[in-house]
Amino acid sequence: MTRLLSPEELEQSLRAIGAERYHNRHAFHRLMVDGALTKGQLQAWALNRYYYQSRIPMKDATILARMDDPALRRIWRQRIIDHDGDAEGQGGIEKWIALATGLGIPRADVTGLKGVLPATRFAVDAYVRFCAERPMLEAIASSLTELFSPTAIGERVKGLLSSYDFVSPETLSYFEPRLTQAPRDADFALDYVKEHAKTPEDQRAVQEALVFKCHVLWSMLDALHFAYVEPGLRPPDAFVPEGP
Ligand SMILES: O=C(O)c1cc(C(=O)O)c2c(n1)C(=O)C(=O)c1cc(C(=O)O)[nH]c1-2
Repeated sequence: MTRLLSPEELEQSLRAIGAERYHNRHAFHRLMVDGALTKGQLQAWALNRYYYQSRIPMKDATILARMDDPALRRIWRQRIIDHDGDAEGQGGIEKWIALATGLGIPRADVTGLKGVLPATRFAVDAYVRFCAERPMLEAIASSLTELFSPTAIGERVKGLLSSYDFVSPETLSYFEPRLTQAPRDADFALDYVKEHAKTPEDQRAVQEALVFKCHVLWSMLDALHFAYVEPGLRPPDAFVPEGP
């Protein structure tokens, strides 16, 4: 029998999970920040990551649909607004499209999900399903990877701007607002799980939800690495980069 952790111990255990498993430790991320990827590999990343972006508001809507407290819904709905905007041309999804088109992929190919890897879809769809099917505590806990995203985003933006002459600050404008949105969202989710995980079993479930989500993000980079770095085995229908 594991004992009940204090809220601070629970937080420490969650931070330790991310320190070991977050996707900024993946080889593909390291190659990106070290300036070692080709333009085609960056395009593949942007295109595949668009699938994640496009599904995030859908997963947040499944969580919202199960919240019976209006105060909680008011907080959670902000996540959907951040991604969708309040009007056409606004919001994070539009900014991600700008990132992908800024790297040279036609808009219709991005929004049409042309050439997204099957494994990207499987990983992202598993995340959406997890949030729809598991208890709300676990669904909220699975968003806690955002505790670690500012570090990854900081490294990524710095690396992309310093090492790739075809990447401009405007192309990367998606990331600026995330540096305030992610900590706001993660702090809320962290307080929520610290307050609502009241038994050792709940706490274990929260930890496992975070491990699961780290695996989702890791699998997405595994898929990119396998198809576009080494061994470079692209599945049928996958995006084909131009040039070397
Ligand atoms: O760039 C990143 O490394 C990164 C990571 C994550 C994350 O840790 O899940 C998110 C995002 N970005 C992001 O932009 C985003 O909107 C987002 C939403 C969520 C979520 O689980 O609800 N994670 C993330």
